[in-house]
Amino acid sequence: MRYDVVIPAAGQGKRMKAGMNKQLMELQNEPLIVRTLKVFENDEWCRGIIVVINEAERTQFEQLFSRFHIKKITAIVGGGKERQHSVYNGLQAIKNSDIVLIHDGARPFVTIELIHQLVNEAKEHGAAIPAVRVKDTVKKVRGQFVEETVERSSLWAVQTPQAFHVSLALRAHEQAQKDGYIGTDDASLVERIGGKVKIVEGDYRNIKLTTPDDLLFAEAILSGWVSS
Ligand SMILES: Nc1ccn([C@@H]2O[C@H](COP(=O)(O)OP(=O)(O)OP(=O)(O)O)[C@@H](O)[C@H]2O)c(=O)n1
Ligand SMILES: C[C@](O)(CO)[C@H](O)COP(=O)(O)O
Repeated sequence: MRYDVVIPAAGQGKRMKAGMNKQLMELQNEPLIVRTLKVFENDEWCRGIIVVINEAERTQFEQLFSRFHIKKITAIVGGGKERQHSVYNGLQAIKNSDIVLIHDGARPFVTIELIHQLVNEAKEHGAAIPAVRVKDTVKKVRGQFVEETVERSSLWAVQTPQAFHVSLALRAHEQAQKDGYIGTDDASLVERIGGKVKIVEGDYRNIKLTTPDDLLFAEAILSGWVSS
């Protein structure tokens, strides 16, 4: 089963407070974006990688891809203001593929096993996303007071990669673009045009490196201190 992957990496990483694009930071001597790309580089199902970057950082990214011998990259595309705009630009570069995965450049710990489950489910259902059960109690808050306690048994925290039939992902993004709608993930765009999205059990280690404390957890994973 073959797929293409779009990897948005054009964010600023403001919450990481590193003074640079967090994806260029090194984790145990390897840049974060390279770790993410290598998972797909080493997956025989992956046909091509489309990376979305900030044009101002193009040279830095291109040098890394060449230094670390990432060979499956088929396009390096300029990003947009929001993640969703960057993904939209990346989707335009797909050619002759049935299935597309959309994966955050800042999630280096995704496994090939999870990717293959998602591809299989997307093939069958049109869309499939990884998610883990929410462990904390979640409350809806207005101002500084609780409005309600949300029923936890139906709550899942969603990750990437999110897998889609290419035509469905394109249709969902086109419609959102037309409506001026911004969602926080790609599946939400499919949901709003009536598409069914299959949930696949994700992995608590498949974190997005967002804030400085995530770097500690990343170090623990890389040091083998966090088992599945
Ligand atoms: N305009 C944007 C914004 C985000 N992303 C990418 O989308 C992924 C998930 O976004 P997030 O973790 O929020 O990254 P940033 O937007 O960089 O973080 P922040 O909001 O802290 O600035 C990242 O790989 C990021 O580079 C992107 O390609 N284009
Ligand atoms: C797409 C995502 O990673 C799913 O959890 C997440 O919604 C991205 O959110 P961000 O605010 O752009 O980091």
